[in-house]
Amino acid sequence: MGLFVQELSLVDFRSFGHREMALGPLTTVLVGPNATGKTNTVEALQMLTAGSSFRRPTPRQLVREGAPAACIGARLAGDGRVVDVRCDVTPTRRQFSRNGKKCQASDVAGTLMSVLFSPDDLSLVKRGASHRRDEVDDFGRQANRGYANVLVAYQRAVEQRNRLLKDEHPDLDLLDAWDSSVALGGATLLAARLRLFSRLAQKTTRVYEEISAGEPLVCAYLCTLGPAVKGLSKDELRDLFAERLAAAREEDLRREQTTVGPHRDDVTFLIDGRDARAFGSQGQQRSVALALKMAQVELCAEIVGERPLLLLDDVMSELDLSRREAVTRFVQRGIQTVITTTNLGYFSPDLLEAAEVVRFGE
Ligand SMILES: Nc1ncnc2c1ncn2[C@@H]1O[C@H](COP(=O)(O)OP(=O)(O)OP(=O)(O)O)[C@@H](O)[C@H]1O
Repeated sequence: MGLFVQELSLVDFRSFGHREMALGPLTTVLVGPNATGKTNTVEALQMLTAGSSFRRPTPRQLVREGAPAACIGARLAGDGRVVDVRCDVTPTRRQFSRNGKKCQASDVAGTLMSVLFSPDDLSLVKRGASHRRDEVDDFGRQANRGYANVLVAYQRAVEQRNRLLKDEHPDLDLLDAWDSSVALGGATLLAARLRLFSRLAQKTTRVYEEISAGEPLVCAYLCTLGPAVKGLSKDELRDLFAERLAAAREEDLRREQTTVGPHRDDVTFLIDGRDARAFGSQGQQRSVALALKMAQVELCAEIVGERPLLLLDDVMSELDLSRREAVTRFVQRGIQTVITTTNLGYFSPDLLEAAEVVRFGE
């Protein structure tokens, strides 16, 4: 079954003084009133598995008010292995370690992959393009260390090019050099992202059809380099990107930013041929978000050969009965899942019987 989180320890993290908890290998339900630390716990689990938090906090925000530092740690166990992951946080920095050895967040990411689904994600379809790009990239970062490096290298190249575009009299030779770097980094990122997206899209379509009793969904990647990118090799992508950068140079100089490239791409969802963002009902949009998350869980198992940790933060109360049932069926396929809720009434007796229930605010 692969690794799972066996124990979690939180010291001066967010609202916690000191809390330790054991998690079940399958479902753990964290139940308690509002503001009792359930989401904080999910955040700690995400940090210790994905190496980052969905709230994108500063280190200071993670340390309990009035405390000098925080420490979170988890014991991951399974298949005869034990891995201790820990993160020490001061108001100015985070330091990860694995089995007692200091390491980077990117070394921690993917030791045990995690997929988080929170109420914010329910509007993934409706929100701006950056949220959908981040969704694919955050997954890629955990799935493959190389993906994280490629993403950072490209982002840096774009930043440098943008800085130069803001100069009063930009050095055009230097701009040529940055164009080459951006084209190369962008082509590498785009090739990796398109590969990942295509697998994710196929699964999302299938899961969506299951949830929605057969409604056809198409997930498409909208590339600012044009629709011709599909099937191109990395070298061809680089050449195409270089051409587009040259063509966009006047415009980029005027707008003082790089207007084409994977940092501007988007993803679209078509239900029965119509854009879910503009035409989908709220229920359809939520089902797409749910399908996208479930697809990530399935894809983790394929890519790394292990099931991920699924974190469901208060989503049950936001879903209607049929979607709750779809989540429950999915969770019961043997995935370690941590679900937060204020109300155990959202769960079937079957699920609760097999689950570890951890109470908050008592
Ligand atoms: N650095 C910090 N120091 C002290 N308290 C903090 C810190 N960061 C967050 N908190 C507190 O943690 C509490 C929120 O906890 P959390 O978001 O985990 O609640 P929750 O149990 O998920 O609630 P809900 O059911 O409403 O989602 C808030 O009261 C917030 O003020």
